[in-house]
Amino acid sequence: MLIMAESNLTPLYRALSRTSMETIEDFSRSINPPRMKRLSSCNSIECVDPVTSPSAEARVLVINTGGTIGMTLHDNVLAPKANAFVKQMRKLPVVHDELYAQQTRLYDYYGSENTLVLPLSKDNKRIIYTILEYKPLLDSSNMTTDDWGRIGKDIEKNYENYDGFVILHGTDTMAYTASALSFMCEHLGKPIILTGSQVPIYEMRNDGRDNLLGALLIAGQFVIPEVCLYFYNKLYRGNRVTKVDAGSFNAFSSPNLAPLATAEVDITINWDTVWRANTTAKFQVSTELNRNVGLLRLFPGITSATVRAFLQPPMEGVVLETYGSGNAPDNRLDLLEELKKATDSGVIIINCTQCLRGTVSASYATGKVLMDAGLIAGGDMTPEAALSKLSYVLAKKDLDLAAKKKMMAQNLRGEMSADLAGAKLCLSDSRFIQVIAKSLSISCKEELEAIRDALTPPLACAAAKIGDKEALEAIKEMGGNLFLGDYDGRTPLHIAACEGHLELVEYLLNHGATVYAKDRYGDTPLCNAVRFRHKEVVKLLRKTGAHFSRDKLEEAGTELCSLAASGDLEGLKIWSLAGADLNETGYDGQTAIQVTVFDGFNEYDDDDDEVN
Ligand SMILES: NC(=O)C[C@H](N)C(=O)O
Repeated sequence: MLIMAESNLTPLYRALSRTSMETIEDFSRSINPPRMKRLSSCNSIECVDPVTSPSAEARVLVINTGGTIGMTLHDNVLAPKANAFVKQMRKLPVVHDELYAQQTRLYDYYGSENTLVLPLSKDNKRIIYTILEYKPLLDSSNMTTDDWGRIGKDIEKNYENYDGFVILHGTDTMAYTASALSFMCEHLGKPIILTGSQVPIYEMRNDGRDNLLGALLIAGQFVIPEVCLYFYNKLYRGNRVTKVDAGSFNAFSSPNLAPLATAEVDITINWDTVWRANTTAKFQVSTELNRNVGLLRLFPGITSATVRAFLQPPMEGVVLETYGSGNAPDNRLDLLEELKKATDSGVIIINCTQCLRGTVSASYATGKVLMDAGLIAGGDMTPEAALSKLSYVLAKKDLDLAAKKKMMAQNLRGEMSADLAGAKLCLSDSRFIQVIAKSLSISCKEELEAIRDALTPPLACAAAKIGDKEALEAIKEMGGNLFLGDYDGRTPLHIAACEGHLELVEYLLNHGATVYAKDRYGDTPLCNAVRFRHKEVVKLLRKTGAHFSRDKLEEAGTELCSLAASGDLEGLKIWSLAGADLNETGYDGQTAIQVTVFDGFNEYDDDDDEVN
């Protein structure tokens, strides 16, 4: 018997399946939609577990740039080994399920042997990952800004085909690349996770296998729209980390920000900490970077000649690593004069502390003199983040110096802590939560948080259903997240998209909602807006970067043919607006255009419906 999970089906078929599963099985046998090609062409289809059906699959692109994880010994020193990584992965059952790959004809379907599949995850997900290996593979000490640009471009090119991205990278400069990518990736909506190892994956005892596995599981299962770094069971914000240990598996630290996730018995995501683009703008990568930037570390007795030489043209931006909370000698007028001369001539100088933890402030006279010399306080940014931010900001040709300075002082991607004066309402300040907590005899913070997290998603969904923006604002004020899903994984954005509440959809997108959220049926807000034919919502979601998955696009052929057969021009328009291709074939190999034999089809070329 052909086994087909409910979520394999297009919404139309799924609706049918709710009335009769048997009918749908007959139906599915007869339609054999294209998405089923990979499974239906398999000889031993009965062996495929229903929970491993393609609908529970996520796709991750692994970009292998090099690093110790893929190194071997040559002449007694470690260096990257080309064309060996995928072969090694295929031998490790913990990172590749060969049986499933054979049963589902994975290699034929993806047209390459570089696509592998993880064993079934605890949450019944299959993570299918394709490895793109760079030539040459690099020790990360050899990385330059051009390599950051190449990674950025590859992510941009493949953005719509994958749910998440993993970058294999050497640890030595991983914090720099992670920081740079966090700025270069504008309006990011999907996870990008850098990882690597301290011991090559080819060795018996290594940390590469666990690091890769953790990064893949997170990238494939959680919509964390950040550039992150995963190492030694922890997921960090990429622009908050620094390498602190050359000889330990626990090589990275994020001194000023708690991890975004921990992978212990369970993977626990700290959703409150996750940074969101809060935008309706589409993802793009800015690969323009300014190389005339540098790091200068203060030390007792540094000469003004050294400082002067460092600040000479073509230098345009400098991170000055100062003492303690941002201090420098206030009795060294010669030094201060050099700094002032440079800022007066347009060099941007950022004041960052040499301390691992803590922030720059003007609480000492020795700190205030730097402000007076025109330096910009770098808050609690790491020097790696400050340097790559300078490189990114200085390359913005359409901004003048004042705008660039302003941008440097702003928090762009969660790289610096916000001013505490603007902090959100404390959980325990919320009367609503307090009243409920009281009636349940709850008082500790963790229990309050648990109540909030259980109650706010359905409340927010209810508010979204009736288009009540004020209620959503109130939920947000009491510390509730508007991007979490209810028991069915349906987020307020799904509901608002179903109802066609355009203003609410926009509000949600500007307050943390993600267009990539999938409910338990695998549907995104875009699928919902199409189904309920809300054209303006579809346009807005598309503008924000929403797109159908590859599976959905393949399934769409049959749906489009049936719309064409019934002469449903409006239906065809909305599918097309959402990105479906009218040339996609249906179950019988025909396209919607071929099926279409109705008048006025040319009306379809309606300029209003163009999506850019
Ligand atoms: N552990 C490592 O990956 C160190 C190596 N030298 C690199 O950064 O490429």
